[in-house]
This record gives sequence, C-alpha cells and structure tokens, in this order.
Amino acid sequence: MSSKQPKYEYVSTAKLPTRMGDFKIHGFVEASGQEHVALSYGEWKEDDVVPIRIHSECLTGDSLFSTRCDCGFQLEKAMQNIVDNGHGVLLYLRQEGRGIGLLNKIRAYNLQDSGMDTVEANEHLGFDADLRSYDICKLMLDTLNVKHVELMTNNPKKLAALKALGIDVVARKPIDHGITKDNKNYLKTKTEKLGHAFDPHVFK
Ligand SMILES: Nc1nc2c(ncn2[C@@H]2O[C@H](COP(=O)(O)OP(=O)(O)OP(=O)(O)O)[C@@H](O)[C@H]2O)c(=O)[nH]1
Repeated sequence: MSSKQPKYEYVSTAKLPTRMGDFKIHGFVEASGQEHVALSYGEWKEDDVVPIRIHSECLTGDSLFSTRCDCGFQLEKAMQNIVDNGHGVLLYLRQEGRGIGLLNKIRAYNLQDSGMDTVEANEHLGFDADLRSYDICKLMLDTLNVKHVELMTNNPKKLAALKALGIDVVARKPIDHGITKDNKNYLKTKTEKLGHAFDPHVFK
C-alpha cells in the first residue's frame, strides 16, 4: 500500500428505516477491503454532544438472537436510546468475535462449552483476548460532523481509544442490558479480566 493511499474511506449514504425509527446508513471501507457502517438518526450541530454507541459485529447475538452474550440486547437498546433521545449515531464495526472472526468465535465457543472462559478460549486458539481497533471511528465521526460524544458502553478501552483519536468524550453512559442466565459468566469474565465496568450486583 502506498503511503498516500488513505487507510479508510467514506463510500456512500442511504435511508435506513428500521423498527425503531428512520435512520440513515453510511458506508466506510478500509484499504484492506473490510467494510463498516454507521447509522445516524436526527440532526445536530458541531458543538452539540451526540449520544453514540460503538458496537462490534456479533452475528450470533445481533442477527441470530443468541443469549450467550449481551450483544443483540445492547444493539437494540442503543438504537432505541438514540431514537428516544431524538438524535445519535451507532458505529457498527465489522470486527466479529472481538476481531478473531466468526468461525474462530465458534471455535472459541466450543472451548467455552468445555469449561474455558472467553479469554482463555481466545488465548488457547493463539489470539490475544481482544484484537479490535477503533481507529476508523475518527473518520466516521468526522464525516458525520460529530466532535463531542456521550458514549454508551461498559468498556473502558472504547473510551480510551476515542480520546486518543481526539474525540471529546463528555460522558459514559452504562449499557447494562440483556443479562441472562446464559451470559452471566461471560459478563463476569469480561468484568474481571477485560476491565468492563459492570456493577457486581448484576451477577447475583
Ligand atoms: N472471541 C470472542 N468474541 C466474543 C465472544 N462473545 C461475544 N464476542 C464478541 O465480542 C464483541 C462485543 O462487542 P461490543 O458489545 O461492541 O463490545 P464490548 O467490548 O462488550 O463493550 P460494550 O458492549 O460497549 O460495553 C463482538 O464482536 C462479539 O462478536 C466470545 O466468547 N469470544
């Protein structure tokens, strides 16, 4: 790749009516060919604080209704929060399985079925616990004229990544939604080993 070639590019925008409300969808691509999307709802000015969610792809949770994780619940809740708020942005990053990909996530699930936790399973397969990058968020937010954000997350790495990219993170909004008997242990591991900010009472 030549050093002049941009690492990320904005591609196009279209209307995206959903069950929650009428969003717009904006397409972005990395030089590698990896595609990502942002959804926007409503209007704002450059000085406004915009509620946003950065969501990593989870085919099983987001599209197949899995209760092994909280992903699908959080996605739905974040989109509803944005609509209720009147404006906001969802950055949907196609980094499935914390960056290891769908089939490796299924391998990791197989190991978790035999007793490993989510971090041990990644490491057993030869991956770091979390391989995600949030660098493309800067182009996405600049394209949508978002400079100040309130971030819906329990993950401190997302906050740090946005700050490092020069985004003004005014506040974090917890998104403790979709805790089930099937994902309690997974969320407990994320809290203990990956630094997620879940309040311990949710595991009782
Ligand atoms: N490798 C691996 N990935 C998983 C597992 N369960 C869920 N995931 C992935 O974890 C990611 C979760 O993404 P997010 O919900 O955006 O992020 P998060 O780190 O949980 O942070 P917040 O939800 O913002 O608090 C998705 O890419 C899922 O596919 C698992 O057991 N192993």
